[in-house]
Amino acid sequence: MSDRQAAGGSGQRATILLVENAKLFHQMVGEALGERLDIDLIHAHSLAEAAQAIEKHGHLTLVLTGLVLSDGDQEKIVDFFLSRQLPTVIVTGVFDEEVRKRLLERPIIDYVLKNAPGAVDYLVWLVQRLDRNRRITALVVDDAASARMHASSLLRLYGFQVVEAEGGEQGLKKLTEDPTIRLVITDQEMPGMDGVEFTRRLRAQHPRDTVSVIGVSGAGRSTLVAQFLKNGANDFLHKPFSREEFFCRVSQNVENLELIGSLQDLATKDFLTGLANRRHFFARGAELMAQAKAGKRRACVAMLDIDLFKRINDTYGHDGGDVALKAVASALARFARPQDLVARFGGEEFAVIAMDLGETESEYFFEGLRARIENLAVQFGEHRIPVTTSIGVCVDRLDSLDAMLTEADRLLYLAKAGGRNQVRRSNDPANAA
Ligand SMILES: Nc1nc2c(ncn2[C@@H]2O[C@H](COP(=O)(O)OP(=O)(O)OP(=O)(O)O)[C@@H](O)[C@H]2O)c(=O)[nH]1
Repeated sequence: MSDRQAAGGSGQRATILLVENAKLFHQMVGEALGERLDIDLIHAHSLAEAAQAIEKHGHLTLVLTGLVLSDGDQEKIVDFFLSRQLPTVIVTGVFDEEVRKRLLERPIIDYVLKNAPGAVDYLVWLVQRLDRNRRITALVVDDAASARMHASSLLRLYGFQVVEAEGGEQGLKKLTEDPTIRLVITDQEMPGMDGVEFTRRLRAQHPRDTVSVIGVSGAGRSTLVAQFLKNGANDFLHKPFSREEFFCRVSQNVENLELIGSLQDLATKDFLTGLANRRHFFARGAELMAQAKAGKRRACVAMLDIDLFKRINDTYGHDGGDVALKAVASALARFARPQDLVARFGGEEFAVIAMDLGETESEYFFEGLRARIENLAVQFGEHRIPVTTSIGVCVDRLDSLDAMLTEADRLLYLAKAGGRNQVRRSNDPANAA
């Protein structure tokens, strides 16, 4: 990825409205956000201009607004954006504790002092954080409806998807049903199963690298924090908590998870294509083969190689070659089913383990894959790069992963020698060794 990051990576560019009467601030923030984030930044100098911008652009990811505008006082400005349900951050030059406290009682996201050191860095971080939150589901477990709604509405304000549970049993069920849950906020005092017990049982199924848990309690018991942490919670919040503390803790825990995820990605994924790398293929492949050997499942092992890839590089340059590689990798990832394993072995060579396919199904599967790649429209600038692949498939011989790969490689060679853009399978007598 380039240095300029999409505001978070949700795929859609974020659109941010900056409303301020000071030209210098527009320039400073505009440059800082524009340089560091791949966003659309819209400028307005008054509420009237903001209204026009909102009408013109429709969906806005975030509003950053000052509190001194020619056509509205503080209250009117805040009402203007909140009444339109827009996620709003106040960016002001004046530190006034009373105003800050009063405004933070309204559902704004934050109150940021624009001249404070690091203010722009913080805004950049905030824009990215809010955008990433949109892809995260949080579970709130509390038997008290008002406390549950309070935590849920805060989480929604910060962009999270939210599901709720009235107790531990229901919480565990929701976690099993919804694998997108990454964050759990649980109260301690609940009838039946308390928060600590819920956390202990949750951890038996959901390790720390997949779900983060924050315990919450209003009880003053000094041992409770340790109890939560010892039973698998990542953090703890004393009730009543401030909105700022809540957001800081939630963000920190979610970021720790993301960090673990990116470290895991570094170890298991190919940098260029995002597919599994060779090392991960052998680790995960060995597990799949062990299951197949135990008689429970069937496995096909395939080697796939882009045809005349050197010519693609020579014709379109290395960048064009990379675009073709990524297009093939993404077609492979989309074609594979959840039970399959796809990896980039290196260069223009890929390996696939397809599980539980019968003889005829495997023929359709790999022929379908070959056709899908042949029909890809790989666009590189003005050019459309034609791409085909040759595929060797070892069907259901369960000696070992190495032996199946060697056989798939031999069949791949036959496919190349036979004219490329074709599939050769071990269960076709024409391909016998
Ligand atoms: N763009 C790009 N090229 C790569 C990468 N890795 C390897 N290559 C190139 O891939 C080409 C592979 O060419 P060959 O092994 O000769 O095979 P081929 O041209 O695909 O011909 P056949 O396999 O016989 O169809 C070489 O030119 C490598 O430099 C990569 O990550 N990016």
